Amino acid sequence: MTENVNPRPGPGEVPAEAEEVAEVQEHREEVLEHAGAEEAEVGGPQDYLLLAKDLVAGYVPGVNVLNGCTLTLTEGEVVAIIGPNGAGKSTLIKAVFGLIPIREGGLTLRGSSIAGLPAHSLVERGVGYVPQTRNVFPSLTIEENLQMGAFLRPRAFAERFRVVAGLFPLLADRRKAKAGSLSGGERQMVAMGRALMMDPSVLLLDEPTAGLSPIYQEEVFQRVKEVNQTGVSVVMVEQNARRCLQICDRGYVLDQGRNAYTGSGADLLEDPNVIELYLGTLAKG
Ligand SMILES: Nc1ncnc2c1ncn2[C@@H]1O[C@H](COP(=O)(O)OP(=O)(O)OP(=O)(O)O)[C@@H](O)[C@H]1O
Repeated sequence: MTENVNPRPGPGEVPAEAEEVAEVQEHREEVLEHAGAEEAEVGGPQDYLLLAKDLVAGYVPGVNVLNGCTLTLTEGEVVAIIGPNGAGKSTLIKAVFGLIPIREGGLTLRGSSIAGLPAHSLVERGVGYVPQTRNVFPSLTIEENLQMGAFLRPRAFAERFRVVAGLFPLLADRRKAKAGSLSGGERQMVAMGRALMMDPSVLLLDEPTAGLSPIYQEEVFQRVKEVNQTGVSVVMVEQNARRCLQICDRGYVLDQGRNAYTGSGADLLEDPNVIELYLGTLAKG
């Protein structure tokens, strides 16, 4: 005899899982009521390589997606941004890179304001960004993609190519291959390689493992660590929250455009609230 492990709810009945999801959501709302208390402890712009403080930003006039987010990055760190779908993780990284205007709050790099600067000015100042999608030019070869990454310093191409290919050997081995012919994981290597061509001190990665097989996801995490060991500080938005928290120094849990939790990767992985609200199987939505 078989047992129905997932019985359909009767008329008027709320499915058990929906009830649990609603409970998780209610608990999140309580957490968010107290969110922001830690932000008072954030130091001044001089204390950080990158400081985004109390950012308010959004796409549509009058609608804020970020409702006072704070993020700090110190030299040498890998910082993760995790949280449910629609929490504003990608929006935070786009606001930092000047792709959407900041409505309120401060943004500094090595103590100087970079609020309102366009993306290319940030690249000149040593910030690299890898978007989540459409992050390579598919009709160009790997080499041409990397040349695009070095467009502000074409003379440095050969030297940077050597360094970047040292991190991602695929880029040298297949330099004449069209980026469009590569797998998703390989494209991600091209996209990261391109961002590294300008020798950035800060690398912003938006969901670099999205859509990749587990093996490629692991490879991306390993490469991020290797890139970090060359002296590049990293901020990465990730959907594979557990694995990302394992490799990062610190993490931010965003929810509804606000900081819900902040701590070392190890502490967040052990925090019962973070596990229940953001890492569990019911916590995806
Ligand atoms: N270009 C856009 N125009 C208008 N609204 C947008 C745009 N991009 C994102 N949004 C909205 O902003 C909110 C936050 O989106 P964002 O992409 O930052 O979320 P996220 O935390 O990165 O989640 P996900 O993991 O689903 O990508 C969502 O409600 C989304 O619909």
